[in-house]
Amino acid sequence: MTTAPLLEVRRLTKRFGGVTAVDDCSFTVRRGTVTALIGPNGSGKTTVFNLITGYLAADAGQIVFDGRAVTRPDPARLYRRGLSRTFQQPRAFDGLTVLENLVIAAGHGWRALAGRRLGARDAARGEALLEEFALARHRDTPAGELSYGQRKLLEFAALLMSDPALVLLDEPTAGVNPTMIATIERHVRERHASGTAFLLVEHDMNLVMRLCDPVIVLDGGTVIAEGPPSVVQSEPRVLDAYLGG
Ligand SMILES: Nc1ncnc2c1ncn2[C@@H]1O[C@H](COP(=O)(O)OP(=O)(O)OP(=O)(O)O)[C@@H](O)[C@H]1O
Repeated sequence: MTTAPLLEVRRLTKRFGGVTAVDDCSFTVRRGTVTALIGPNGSGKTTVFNLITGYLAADAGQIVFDGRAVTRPDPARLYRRGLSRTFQQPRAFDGLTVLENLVIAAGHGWRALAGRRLGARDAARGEALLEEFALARHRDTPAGELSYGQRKLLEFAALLMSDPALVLLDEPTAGVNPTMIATIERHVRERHASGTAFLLVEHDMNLVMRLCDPVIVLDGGTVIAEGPPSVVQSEPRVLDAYLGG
């Protein structure tokens, strides 16, 4: 297996008017890791996610994914290349059933849906994901009728239709109950065990400390610490950033 990083963020900068949200920010995500991106409110985590996934254009810097520079970041193209993400507020097509959401996510769009021409392979993958995520009994339920936690699971399952190499999870456990947190953690661990890399923005430090290695800490849009959780959490700069020092 190649040792080149799966994702390289090189000297990214993004300004919103007078605010420099991301400031000369560099880090890497290695293959086979569950990497955390943490930092106090407003430190630039979501903006970094939006830059990596092509929802925002950077003012400066470069992103390299899987050995190739991402010259024109575009969410759909990156998805096809194996980079997928979730959102703080889970996104799904509310009027479509749970299975139809997976069909759409497979990348065949409305034509496959309208003509029910889902390939056998995608159909099998969709059914397997419904089982894996305990959504099988909601197969024909409109996504709009799911609970918030179930929507998070559906969003997670849907992005796995593309068989991604790297999954970016934006606050996966925000607003869900402890049982659902454990469920989401289990899915990350299982997918990680089968080779998927993760980059997580997460405010639940207990989860970060037990699930993620390395942990990258942002403050003021730039990386102030990086390393194993036990080391990062005792770094004075990190403590200062969180305590507003
Ligand atoms: N679209 C925007 N327009 C103007 N300013 C923005 C925009 N998006 C983010 N910012 C600013 O950029 C900075 C970084 O915001 P960002 O949301 O990336 O931080 P964050 O670390 O994800 O915060 P949180 O933990 O609260 O979600 C903040 O000062 C924020 O107010």
